[in-house]
Amino acid sequence: MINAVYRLVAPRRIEIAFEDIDLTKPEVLVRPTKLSICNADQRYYQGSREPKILEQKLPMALIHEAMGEVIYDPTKTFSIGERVVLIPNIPGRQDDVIKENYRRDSGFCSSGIDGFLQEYVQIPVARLVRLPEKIPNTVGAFVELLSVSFHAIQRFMCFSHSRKERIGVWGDGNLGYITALLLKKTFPQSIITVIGVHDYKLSDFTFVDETYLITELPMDMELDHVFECVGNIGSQKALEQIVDLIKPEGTISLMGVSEFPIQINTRMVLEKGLRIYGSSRSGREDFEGLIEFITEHNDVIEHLEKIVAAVIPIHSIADIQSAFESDIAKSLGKTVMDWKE
Ligand SMILES: NC(=O)C1=CN([C@@H]2O[C@H](COP(=O)(O)OP(=O)(O)OC[C@H]3O[C@@H](n4cnc5c(N)ncnc54)[C@H](OP(=O)(O)O)[C@@H]3O)[C@@H](O)[C@H]2O)C=CC1
Ligand SMILES: O=C(CO)[C@H](O)[C@H](O)COP(=O)(O)O
Ligand SMILES: [Zn+2]
Repeated sequence: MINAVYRLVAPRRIEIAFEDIDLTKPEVLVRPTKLSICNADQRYYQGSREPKILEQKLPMALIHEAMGEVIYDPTKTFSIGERVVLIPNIPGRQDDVIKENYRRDSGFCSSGIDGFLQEYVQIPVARLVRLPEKIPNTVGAFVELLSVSFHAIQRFMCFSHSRKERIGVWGDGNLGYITALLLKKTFPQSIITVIGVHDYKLSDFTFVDETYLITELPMDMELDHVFECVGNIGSQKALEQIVDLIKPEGTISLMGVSEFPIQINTRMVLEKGLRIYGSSRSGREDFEGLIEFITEHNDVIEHLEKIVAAVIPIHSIADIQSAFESDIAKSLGKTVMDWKE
């Protein structure tokens, strides 16, 4: 069977390639129907990664946030037409200690191996999770991003001490929004404080207890723990403020990706006995846990629907490029591509 794969061949240039799919493999065929753009895709699309990295990774199909419909399943696990979310992390060897998303022999779709921007995706059955009826397709498209926040919160529960009176989230973008929302639902007794740089973005965080602009943050504010959801060079300024304000023995969850090495005041990290840990990507258990979490917290879905910034019908490569360009121009929210047959 012939498949169409849409690969980024150079910054802002996507080309179609036709490849054979071997239907004798015991894998499921999914037609991605709603795909959502992540900042990581934008860094490849805009060519903001180092030239050496672009040379290694391109040509490559982008997109690791997607849901779709099962077209063919030789394992008979799914019925035809069933709605599923695709897990982009592809583990290698089994390891009972190190999580699948941190293993060096795991692959990740749209970061070294082809992502989901394909007419059909042939994928192992273990890399698919059923989408419950109550989760709409537009939100299903970015379950991967939700599972990343969910994963970071699971790690937070392992690494943090029990005093959680006030938890800070730096970053007023999509990751900050989702992380703050899941934190509020997980720790309803805690004060969740979001710190950002745009009043108009912070005004959308209606479910948290407090929001502050970085310039207006009270210097006597007491934060037990913090999540950094800024990324890029902004991470540095954020971490300077975080290390100054966080209370002794607090934890800092690093989630923002930066193309530059970020400086940090290690003297204060030592003096306060802080624990800093990184969280990246997610694995099957996070997708499953997140879906269960959403089904238990009904109102989460309406808050998530609010950050669907645009749903763009895709019929051609030009439409894909327009979707990426409109995602660059948007202020807040997720851009979802509605892949038409
Ligand atoms: N760990 C992981 O697995 C994942 C990491 N990420 C990464 O997380 C980061 C955030 O993603 P996303 O939310 O989508 O990106 P956004 O760019 O939408 O959000 C970041 C927000 O933080 C604001 N900001 C800038 N400086 C500061 C500061 N000093 N303090 C507080 N806020 C600040 C930005 O404003 P402005 O735009 O004006 O700079 C922007 O509104 C990115 O680097 C992304 O790649 C994303 C997904 C998964
Ligand atoms: O977005 C992400 C997970 O959802 C990660 O930030 C992304 O996978 C990092 O990959 P890369 O090294 O290609 O930037
Ligand atoms: Zn991502």
